[in-house]
Amino acid sequence: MGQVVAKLLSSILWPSKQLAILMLGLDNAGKTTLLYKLKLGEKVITVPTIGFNVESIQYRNVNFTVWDVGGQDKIRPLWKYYFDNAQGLIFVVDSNDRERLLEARDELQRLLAEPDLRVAKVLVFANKQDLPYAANVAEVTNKLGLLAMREPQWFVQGCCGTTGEGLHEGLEWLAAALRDAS
Ligand SMILES: Nc1nc2c(ncn2[C@@H]2O[C@H](COP(=O)(O)OP(=O)(O)OP(=O)(O)O)[C@@H](O)[C@H]2O)c(=O)[nH]1
Ligand SMILES: [Mg+2]
Repeated sequence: MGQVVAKLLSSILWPSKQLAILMLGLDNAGKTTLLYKLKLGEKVITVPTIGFNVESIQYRNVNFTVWDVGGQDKIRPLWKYYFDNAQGLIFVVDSNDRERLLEARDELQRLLAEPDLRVAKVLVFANKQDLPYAANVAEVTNKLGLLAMREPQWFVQGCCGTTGEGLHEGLEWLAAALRDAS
C-alpha cells in the first residue's frame, strides 16, 4: 500500500519526461540487441532490421521512445524519414569492427551535417566491448572524429549489448544532457 502511494505521489510530483530518440549506426553494430536488452532485460536473437523497431523505455523518470532503424547501406537513405522530432541521437558502433570505424565516422558526420536532423545531444555507444580486439572508448572517440566537434554535445559510452553493461550509464547521460538543454 505504502509503495503504491509513493509511486502515485512521485508520478504527480515528478511526471515522466518524454524523449524521442533516434538510434542509428552501421548494420551489425548491435542496435536492435541494445534496444531489446534495455526494453526486456534479455539478450534476444536478432536478424538484420529492414525498416525499424520502436519501443518505449522507462528509465528513472524519463520515458524514452527509441526508434531503431536498419543500418544496411542500401537502406541508409531511409534514415532521413526518421529525423523529424528526434531530440537525441544514439549512434551505435561495433567497436570490434575496426575496418569499418571510418565508414561509421563518415555516416555519423554526414548525419550531423543534415539540416533536418536537429538533435541537441549525441550518445555514442562503443558496443561489443566484450570482444578481445574491440577498440576502447578513447580510440572510438578519436576514429569517429569527435574530438574536433563542439556541437552538438556528445558522449561516448563503452557497452556490451549482450550483457547490458554500460547501457544505463549511457541513458543516464542522455537524460541529464537533454534535461539541461530544455
Ligand atoms: N559479442 C557481442 N555481440 C553483440 C553485441 N551486441 C550485439 N551483438 C551481436 O551483433 C549482431 C548484430 O546485432 P544487431 O542488434 O542485429 O545489429 P543491428 O545494429 O540492429 O543491425 P541492423 O539491423 O542490420 O542495422 C548479433 O549477432 C548480436 O548478437 C555485443 O555487445 N557483443
Ligand atoms: Mg537491427
